[in-house]
Amino acid sequence: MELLPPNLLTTSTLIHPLLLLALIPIFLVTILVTLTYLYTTLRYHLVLPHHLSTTNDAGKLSPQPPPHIPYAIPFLGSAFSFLTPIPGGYWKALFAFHPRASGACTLLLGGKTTHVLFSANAVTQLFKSRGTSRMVFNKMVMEKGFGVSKEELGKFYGVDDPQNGAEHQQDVIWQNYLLKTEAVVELLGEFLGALRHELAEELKDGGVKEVELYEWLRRHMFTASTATFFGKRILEVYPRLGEDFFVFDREMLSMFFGIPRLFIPKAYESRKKVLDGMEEWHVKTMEECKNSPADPETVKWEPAYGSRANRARQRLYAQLGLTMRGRAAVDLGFLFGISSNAIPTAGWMLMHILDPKADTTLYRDVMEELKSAVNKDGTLNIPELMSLPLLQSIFHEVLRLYVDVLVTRELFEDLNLPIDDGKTRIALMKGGIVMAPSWLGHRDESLWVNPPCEVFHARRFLKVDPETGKPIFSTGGTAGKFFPFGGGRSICPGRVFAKQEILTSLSMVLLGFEFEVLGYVGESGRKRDRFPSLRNGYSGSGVMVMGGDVKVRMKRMQ
Ligand code: HEM
Repeated sequence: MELLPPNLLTTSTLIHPLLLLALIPIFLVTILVTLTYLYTTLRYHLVLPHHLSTTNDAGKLSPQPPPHIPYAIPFLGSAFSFLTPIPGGYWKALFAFHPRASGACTLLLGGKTTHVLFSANAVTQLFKSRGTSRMVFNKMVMEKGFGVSKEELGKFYGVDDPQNGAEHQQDVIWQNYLLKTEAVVELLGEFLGALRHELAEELKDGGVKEVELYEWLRRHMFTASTATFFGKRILEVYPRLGEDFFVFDREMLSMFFGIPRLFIPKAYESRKKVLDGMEEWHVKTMEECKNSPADPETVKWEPAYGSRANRARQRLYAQLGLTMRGRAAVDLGFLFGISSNAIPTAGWMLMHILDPKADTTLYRDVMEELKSAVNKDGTLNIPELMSLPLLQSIFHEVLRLYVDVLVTRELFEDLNLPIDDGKTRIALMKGGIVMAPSWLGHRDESLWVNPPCEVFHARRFLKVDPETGKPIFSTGGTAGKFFPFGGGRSICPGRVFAKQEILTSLSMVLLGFEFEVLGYVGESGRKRDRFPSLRNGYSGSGVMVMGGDVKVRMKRMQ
């Protein structure tokens, strides 16, 4: 007996196989995802007990690769969840189920197997190891982040000779012109001159003005540090560099993590704009100096190409045959190194020192310290300034709380690293990628207590000297858990200059001007009640930036 009229019967028998056909891929994907999840979960639970073993025999266990965190999507692995824009969001989700006592884990991130270390012992040993390199990471950031083309990258890394390749020559440049004591003194002298010139223009008629504090400081520090390293010419040829750079700076990581242009066209546009401007600077300035920037060995600083470090780099680019576009892209990387961390660090310090809702004795104590580092002729006593305990404590607390770096290394030999209790060890194979995320050590609840790790505490790094009873600055007991500048052979070559640049900028601003805090503003410029929080951004952004600012009324110090 027919239950349906014949016309409906025909339609339903037609729809049925089509629907089935459409469901097949969904069904297959579901099976694949489920099987992948089941397999990776089983694998994880089979190896985890080994890494958590605390028996006396644990030391005799052979080292094993870290437990591989389960995932459901083949190839992509944990990439989607890792790319959360909430600061610290991925780590919070990870440690909701994965025990920290394991000291390490492995993630699949977009086809790349990456070992993540969070044991202080393991991180310390990684930094000591000679068998690691940052080159793979550097290549990736140059190409994806700063827009160096594959061809130019080939020229830069083409010579695969550790003694003569560009990577080695670059290290020599850092050593000679950025790190040596006389280089730091020279660069700081230039920087202070440039910043003094900038600040002398501010309120010279003795008036009062209202500004957003970080935005104001950022503009002045950027101009002074860019002129110091790159010379003044770049800011004449490309006066909007500062504004355009910070738009790019905000977007850099989304390009580095490979998000396609289709989804973030503005990010790629912002990079193109900066590269166009920097290329124009190179074209004009090279023509003016007839392709021969002043010799870095003989000339200290000059307006066209600035510091010895930059001129030595320009010579290297010419020797490698980089095009003007290629030079602009590699220089964008250097500009990023100079500007993206030091300026927000100084910004956070200034904002916390002036914060009227926090420790009200802080501003008074900082000013007292700063005045003790001023010479009779009004100049700053730099060695004295660098050793002020409270100022150093604030500097380190800002680095602890706001630095979010993924210190990444490629292994060119097998490595066995100890986990915290020293009994168990992890085995990492040659060719693997290892990452030490600063967030995990810098916000380790067991180390940073009273007040808890997420709270800014200006005096966290102060101890009382048992002999004198006076406060002294100390980072004791933080090895492997506090590494804002990275570590080992590839540690930040700008770290000595950075500290001096930040502390002197802060001193000049605080000793030169009086500030009255009017309130906090959000990113849109609207008033808000709370101190600016972290702006959303991907993990690994360096010094994280504030999502908002502090509105102040300022006048020259009487
Ligand atoms: C608070 C300020 C700064 C912080 C927190 C910081 C942090 C870092 C970190 C974490 C690295 C990677 C190190 C590693 O992989 O072990 C790095 C690399 C680098 N930094 Fe800094 N940095 C700062 C300021 C500066 C300044 C002011 C300069 C230049 C004057 C600079 C120049 C560089 C360069 C050129 C590299 C790359 C080195 C290479 O690839 O060999 N940094 N920085």
